[in-house]
Amino acid sequence: MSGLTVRRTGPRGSFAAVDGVSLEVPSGTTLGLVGESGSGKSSLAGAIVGLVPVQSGRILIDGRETRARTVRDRRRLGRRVQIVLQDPDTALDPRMTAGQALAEAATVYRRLDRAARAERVTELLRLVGLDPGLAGRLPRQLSGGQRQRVALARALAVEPGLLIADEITSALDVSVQASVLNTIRGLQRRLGLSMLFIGHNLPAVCHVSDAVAVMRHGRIVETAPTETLLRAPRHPYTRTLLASVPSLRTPLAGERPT
Ligand SMILES: Nc1ncnc2c1ncn2[C@@H]1O[C@H](COP(=O)(O)OP(=O)(O)OP(=O)(O)O)[C@@H](O)[C@H]1O
Repeated sequence: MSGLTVRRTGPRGSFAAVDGVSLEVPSGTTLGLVGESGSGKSSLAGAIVGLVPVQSGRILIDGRETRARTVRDRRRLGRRVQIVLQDPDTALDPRMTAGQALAEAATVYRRLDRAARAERVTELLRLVGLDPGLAGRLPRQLSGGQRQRVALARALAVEPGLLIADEITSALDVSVQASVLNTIRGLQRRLGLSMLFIGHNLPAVCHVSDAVAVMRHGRIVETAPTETLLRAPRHPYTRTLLASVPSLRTPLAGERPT
């Protein structure tokens, strides 16, 4: 995307929640987007999937400019980009079993006969680390982590060109978070996913990202390969973010590593 601007209206009038942002997710890689609450990450994600109107700028997916003016545009866009949000309950219909939800998503853009559909559901559940035996369960019969994995499988079912993960582990217990992050790493290896991984937890974002962009007040203050960002952050705000995570801090001269 280049020069992307999204305006929001707050108590003090209209402001740029995303202010001229240019970012690139090279095919088959994951770009992390990190920043504190209110920095504009979700507004940016919403703009890419056509849920939030774009004031100016361009969004290209697989080299083609996206349009999300009509319902038909948005439906087409869904083939190219999918988003998974923090709360899986918004994505999952409480009356549909995991298997039904996945079968529905797998057949939105593709015709599959009954046997192929069942096979695809099993494959999708395995892909996200779930036992295919869970296909008959309703969302409320699954744990939070399992629901998030179903939401992930549902997004993957359409084989999107870009997957956006917006704070997908934030609502999960710490141990479940780690396991979902490892599943993401497995998916990257197996599917060659192109992903925008959004979060406020720097270690989690770094764990799954090839490069990381740091967002503040609607602007990107620094973008760098993950290793470079951790080793030699350039922007003072990135340094502040790093310093707030003790295990990521580079020990200063004379200081014992933590
Ligand atoms: N629907 C909305 N209407 C008006 N303003 C909004 C809306 N959603 C977000 N904002 C405002 O836009 C700014 C950016 O919010 P956004 O949710 O994009 O940030 P974020 O980095 O994703 O934060 P969080 O992690 O808390 O979701 C904030 O000032 C927020 O209050």
